[in-house]
Amino acid sequence: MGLRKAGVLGATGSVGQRFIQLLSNHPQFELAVLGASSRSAGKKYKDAVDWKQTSLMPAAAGEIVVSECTVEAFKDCDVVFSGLDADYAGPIEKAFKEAGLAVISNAKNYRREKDVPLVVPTVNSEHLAIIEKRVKDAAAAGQKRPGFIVCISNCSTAGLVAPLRPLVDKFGPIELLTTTTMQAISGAGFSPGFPGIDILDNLVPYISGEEEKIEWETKKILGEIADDGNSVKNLSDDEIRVSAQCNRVAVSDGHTECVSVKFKNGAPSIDAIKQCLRDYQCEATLLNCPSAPKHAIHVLEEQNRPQPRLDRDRDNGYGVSVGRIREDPVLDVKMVILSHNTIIGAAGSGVLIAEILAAKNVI
Ligand SMILES: NC(=O)C1=CN([C@@H]2O[C@H](COP(=O)(O)OP(=O)(O)OC[C@H]3O[C@@H](n4cnc5c(N)ncnc54)[C@H](OP(=O)(O)O)[C@@H]3O)[C@@H](O)[C@H]2O)C=CC1
Ligand SMILES: N[C@@H](CC(=O)OP(=O)(O)O)C(=O)O
Repeated sequence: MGLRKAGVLGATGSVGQRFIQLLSNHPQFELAVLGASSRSAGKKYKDAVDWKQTSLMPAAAGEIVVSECTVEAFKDCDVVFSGLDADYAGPIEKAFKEAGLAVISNAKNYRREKDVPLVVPTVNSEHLAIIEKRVKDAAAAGQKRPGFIVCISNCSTAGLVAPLRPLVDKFGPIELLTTTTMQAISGAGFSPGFPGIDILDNLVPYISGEEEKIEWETKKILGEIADDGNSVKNLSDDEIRVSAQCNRVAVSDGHTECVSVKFKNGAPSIDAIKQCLRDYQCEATLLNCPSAPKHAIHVLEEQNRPQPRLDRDRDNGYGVSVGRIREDPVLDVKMVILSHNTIIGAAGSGVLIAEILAAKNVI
């Protein structure tokens, strides 16, 4: 198959700019359509966007004229990535799905729908089987491929679940979990963007809705596909209790989390935990997806790591760093996790999900 046509909704934003960066010169996808608000539509991308990435804007993308976020503009896309402001994503993504388009979304609007997979591609790509089944069922009935939405998780949740998954697989359920996050300002988006005056020489101990999202989404991502194959069965509150406290800090990219966990079946040794994380290989790596990290998890031994500026780009931002793994005198084990919030926490996850779907001939 030649290059698949990719569209990006919300192309001018924090997540949208990452999509442009990751999809330019991609071996499987070509940037075909870029959409944003009517403030941007009709302008060349380079004139509409306030580019804030540390690499130069890809020249070809800069020449694309931004479209309105309509089905008509995106109808020829094989896959549509959404970095839309959640205030507007709901009806737009629904219309795209109903028109038969494949939508991979960063917005929160459909994450809680039972038949919408909520996927961190290095963690629970098996949940994409819900979409695979729907596509196969339609083909068997002689129908064209149905539209669908796959959601990417909240960015802090993505970093958190990355090491949890292999730990649960090897040592059994985690029953208690606390996380305290220190989140980068790029997570607050670019329109209007987090005010410098509020974050310089400061820390803000509140991010609207974030704690609830981490506490809920973790249970869906670590859940299993229901017996009917059409939905996800979340872990119950009795199976795992999650407590999150979220802070905004003066970091450009990269969310750091201080995490403590208690295992239901007793504490594994620290060495066994490190080995388990080092051995973990995600499906995307095994499928040789072009953006898959060589190591989905990097175990760091230095006392003072991970640090956002030094460690966020491991495996091009698709790898999650875990350091300071040690005994916790209250729960069992504590650690510090660092993940790139707009790569594995957002646009990169979208691209990797699309690569997995391409490997499985869904798109
Ligand atoms: N930043 C992050 O780390 C993460 C963000 N997310 C989620 O991803 C989504 C995008 O976030 P982020 O990139 O930070 O946000 P930004 O505020 O940076 O970007 C929002 C985008 O939405 C577009 N937009 C705004 N209003 C409309 C409208 N009425 N119709 C069409 N397009 C519109 C904007 O276009 P214009 O420039 O023309 O106004 C812009 O492209 C959100 O849902 C967010 O919650 C998820 C995980 C991590
Ligand atoms: N709330 C996250 C980014 C984000 O927008 O997440 P969500 O898509 O879950 O609202 C942050 O501030 O860093």
